[in-house]
Amino acid sequence: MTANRKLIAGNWKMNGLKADGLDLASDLAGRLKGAGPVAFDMLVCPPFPLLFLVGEAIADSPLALGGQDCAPKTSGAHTGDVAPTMLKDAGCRFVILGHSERRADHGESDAVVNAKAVAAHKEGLVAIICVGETEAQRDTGQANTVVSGQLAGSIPAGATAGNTVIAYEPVWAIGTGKTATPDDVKAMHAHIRAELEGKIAESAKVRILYGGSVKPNNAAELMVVENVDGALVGGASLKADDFWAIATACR
Ligand SMILES: O=C[C@H](O)COP(=O)(O)O
Repeated sequence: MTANRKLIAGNWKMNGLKADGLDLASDLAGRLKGAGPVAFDMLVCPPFPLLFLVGEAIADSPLALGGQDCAPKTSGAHTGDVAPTMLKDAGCRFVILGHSERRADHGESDAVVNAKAVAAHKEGLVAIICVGETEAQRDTGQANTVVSGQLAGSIPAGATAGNTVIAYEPVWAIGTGKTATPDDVKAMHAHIRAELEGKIAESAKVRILYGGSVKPNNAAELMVVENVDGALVGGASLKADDFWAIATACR
């Protein structure tokens, strides 16, 4: 199987004010521009208020921009929501959907994630659809079943290898410093790859990211695991040196 080009995505979550965000994004954009050919695509997903500013700051670099969520509609009376059209307008090419923090904090179901992905695809955005089990679900042997259900419910009919990325993020590994072992990651990514067959044409080309306490000291061993096509990074994406070290661990 030909390996897919890696995607190293930084999810800043609810972190960063104007000055920090601009510094971080400009630093990464500068490193990417100066690096010549690299083995990865790099993406940053800042909080909504920073999108336009960061988008302008990185516009002449290969660093891509993404949102952390979007509404399932393109406009209208939906106070507090952000439409995929608006993300596109700010220069986004990607949007993270169904992150476990949104599923937990905002009660987002698979059906909601699916509707958001449909709206994102309509605007030409690449949807990064997040799935992953809790610790209790893993401990009781339900990890594969849970992830299969999330994939079945969250991936919309129009998904293609070009407009959809899957991020496997075991909930127990997010922000905890507890990373899944390369063997666990290998087994779950193989399971996800198998589940994508028949759901998405050219399913081998769908990028499957691993997320959950990815750091400079474990990136190299995780990024060589079969069917791992990149990383969705939280905490370590807030420091340019750490995020760059994770990206350059890709071979
Ligand atoms: O979206 C990113 C993930 O939730 C991982 O976060 P983390 O790298 O801080 O564990």
